[in-house]
Amino acid sequence: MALAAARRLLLHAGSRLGRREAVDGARRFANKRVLVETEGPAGVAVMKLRNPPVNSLSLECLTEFTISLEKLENDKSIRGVILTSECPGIFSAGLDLLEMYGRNPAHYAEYWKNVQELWLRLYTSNMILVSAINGASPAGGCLLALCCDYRVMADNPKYTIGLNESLLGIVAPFWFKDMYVNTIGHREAERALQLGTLFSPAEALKVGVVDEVVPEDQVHSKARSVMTKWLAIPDHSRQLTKNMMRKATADSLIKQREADIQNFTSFISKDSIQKSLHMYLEKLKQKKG
Ligand SMILES: CCCCCCC/C=C/C(=O)SCCNC(=O)CCNC(=O)[C@H](O)C(C)(C)COP(=O)(O)OP(=O)(O)OC[C@H]1O[C@@H](n2cnc3c(N)ncnc32)[C@H](O)[C@@H]1OP(=O)(O)O
Repeated sequence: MALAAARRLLLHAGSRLGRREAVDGARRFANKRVLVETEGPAGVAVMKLRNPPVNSLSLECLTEFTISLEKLENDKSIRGVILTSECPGIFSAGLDLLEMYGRNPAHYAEYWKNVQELWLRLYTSNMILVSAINGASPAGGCLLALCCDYRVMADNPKYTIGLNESLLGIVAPFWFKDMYVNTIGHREAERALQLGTLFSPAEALKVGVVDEVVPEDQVHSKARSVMTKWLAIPDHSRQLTKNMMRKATADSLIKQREADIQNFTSFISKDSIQKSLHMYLEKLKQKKG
């Protein structure tokens, strides 16, 4: 209930902010954790995640992200979105571990519903999505990138990308797995999921997790030039083709959303899983000290 009200408020505030200031032909709207600017080729928005320190996908961040996407989908002048991060060195640390640890089942269910919603909206978007991966991109961060039509990653060996859930003692849901298989093939996905592999940019390129690796200072310009190429394709044929390629994967979640929420809630509530998450969070803390 509270979240629905927040969502309505955000949409309203968003549309006010969204009555955009024109600055040198660029337009922008923002909420706290997501900044959207239109710049570069006509019809393209740049969406920047800004939820420091690591762009973890908290409930609030997911909500704002979904609302921003919804607004862009409804804006007929926007045909493409470049997804990137404003947090230095981090694309996104993935789902917020603190939303999945030490909370109650109702919270887990609400959180998961919002994860599903963002994924469905991103994965089935009619717009062209290009990710400019300018930092670390584990698990849910990788998921965001995998939803895009094209992935450009910065050539910095400190940045890694992949579905590393098994390292946390948790299991990537079937729809994460399906998208991984669609992207890198069954054998590579099977190995990477079991090992929780976090690929360096060069490895990610080799296995096909990303489409291109470029020097860090060229990630955005490359994403723009890729976008220009994709914009040259008629929308209707590209959209129908995208839908044909992705529909089965999206539908398999759509037809069992409620069961997936229940499965997540009971899995994440288990003592053994909570213990694994606790240990992982401790490890992240110790890394600092
Ligand atoms: C049937 C269904 C089963 C369940 C399915 C669940 C699917 C799960 C998907 C996920 O996305 S789980 C999240 C996976 N993410 C990770 O493993 C990333 C963990 N983080 C890191 O590896 C590093 O933080 C980093 C992203 C490489 C950045 O490193 P850096 O050295 O720059 O920062 P840190 O000092 O490590 O972190 C700063 C601060 O942020 C906290 N934090 C990091 N990641 C998360 C996160 N995902 N959620 C919440 N908080 C996170 C970290 O603990 C630090 O906190 P403080 O110590 O400053 O309080």
